[in-house]
Amino acid sequence: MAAREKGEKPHDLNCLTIHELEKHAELRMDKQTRDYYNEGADSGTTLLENSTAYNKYRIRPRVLRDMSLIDTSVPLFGVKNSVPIGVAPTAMQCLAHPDGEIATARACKDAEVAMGLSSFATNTLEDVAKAIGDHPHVLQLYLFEEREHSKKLIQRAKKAGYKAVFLTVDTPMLGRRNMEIRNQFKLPKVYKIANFAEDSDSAASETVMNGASLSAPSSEKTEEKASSSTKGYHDGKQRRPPKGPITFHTHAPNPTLCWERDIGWLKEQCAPEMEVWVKGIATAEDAHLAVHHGVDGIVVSNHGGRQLNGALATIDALPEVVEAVDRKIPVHVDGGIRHGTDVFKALALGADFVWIGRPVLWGLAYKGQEGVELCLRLLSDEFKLCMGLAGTVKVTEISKDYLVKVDKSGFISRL
Ligand SMILES: Cc1cc2nc3c(=O)[nH]c(=O)nc-3n(C[C@H](O)[C@H](O)[C@H](O)COP(=O)(O)O)c2cc1C
Ligand SMILES: CCCCC(=O)C(=O)O
Repeated sequence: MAAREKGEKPHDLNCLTIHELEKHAELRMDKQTRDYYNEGADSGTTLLENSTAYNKYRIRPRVLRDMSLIDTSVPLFGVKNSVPIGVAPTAMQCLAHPDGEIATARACKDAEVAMGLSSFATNTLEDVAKAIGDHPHVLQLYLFEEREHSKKLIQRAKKAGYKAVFLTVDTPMLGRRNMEIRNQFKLPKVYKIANFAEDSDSAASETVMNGASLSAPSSEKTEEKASSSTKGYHDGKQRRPPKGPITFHTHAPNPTLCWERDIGWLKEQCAPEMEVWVKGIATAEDAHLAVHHGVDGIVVSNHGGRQLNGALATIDALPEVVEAVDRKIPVHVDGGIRHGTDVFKALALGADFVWIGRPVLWGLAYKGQEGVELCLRLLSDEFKLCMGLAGTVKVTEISKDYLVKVDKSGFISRL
């Protein structure tokens, strides 16, 4: 596999794995950004286990099947996705690279990979939609207590051609992220939470991450001109921490969200153009409720270990959700996926599709659009290779027959 097939981009010899991508990105991000992107809630148990839990599973490869034509593609929202992998919504991508979500969208279009856009993006949903063109894109939604803001956003997303909203349901309040608190994390004024720029300019308050502990000393709230140090840092050198003032928009996560009142309302707002999915389901009970309330799909997620520390790793929560849903609606999963084999394992355990969060941010920090393309290529190549070596030519062939589980004492069991 050292040589690339004709027409394929050459390897980046400095970066052959997602782990190496993370290392490159670390050198290019300032401390505030690196900590914000990489940390998990509290002591980080769930963050770590999201990745390590994949090691409990081993693959049972089948051989002597013609592997000359492997098709990694899957349908998603009626369109062909080149692999069962999408880019999870992550906030404030301009912190990683000045082009932010636009660079991500272009890379997704190029790779034929779906993109989730965070409500808290630093580019507008319209600009991102233009950059990704016809390829599926979904808007992640925090449903605000002030419904007018959410209504406006939903209308704009419909008009811009978004296929679905992913309502994030694991964030009735923000998880405790201690480095974020210690760094007094703030978005440099040079960037905006673009989808609410109008609303936040008019409302003179700041929303802070992680609660009161972030309220900045009054001297820091003084407006300053954007520092040029936030631009032009893509020269491989570590960027200086951006100076300057910070405004967070005024919408915090919404602790009042509930099944009965909010899902029906959201479905009405989104119909008929956009599907409504829930992102952040981790139990069979909630999976049943999601089906009962008529959502169109589920993302099994613990927000990349950033919300409830001590929650199950998503790959461990996935089987009970898959069983409860019983194929009535699609089940996707995210969290800790860093290898093509992780994608294969998630699919074997019943997921229809996976989403990737931090590795994309690392790609952005490494080389902007090119870095995101590299990230997607590494995972796609690894996934294709895994399919071939495991003896599957179509994604639909991947099943639990291809996995065993290894417990702590080394005991191996079939699934
Ligand atoms: C820096 C960062 C910002 C995030 N922002 C959002 C967000 O705005 N909305 C959301 O629903 N999830 C957000 N997430 C969670 C991701 O959508 C996804 O669930 C998670 O990153 C998957 O785990 P992984 O990073 O291990 O791949 C964020 C994650 C990170 C790391
Ligand atoms: C209010 C949360 C904004 C971004 C987010 O979801 C995250 O940092 O995990």
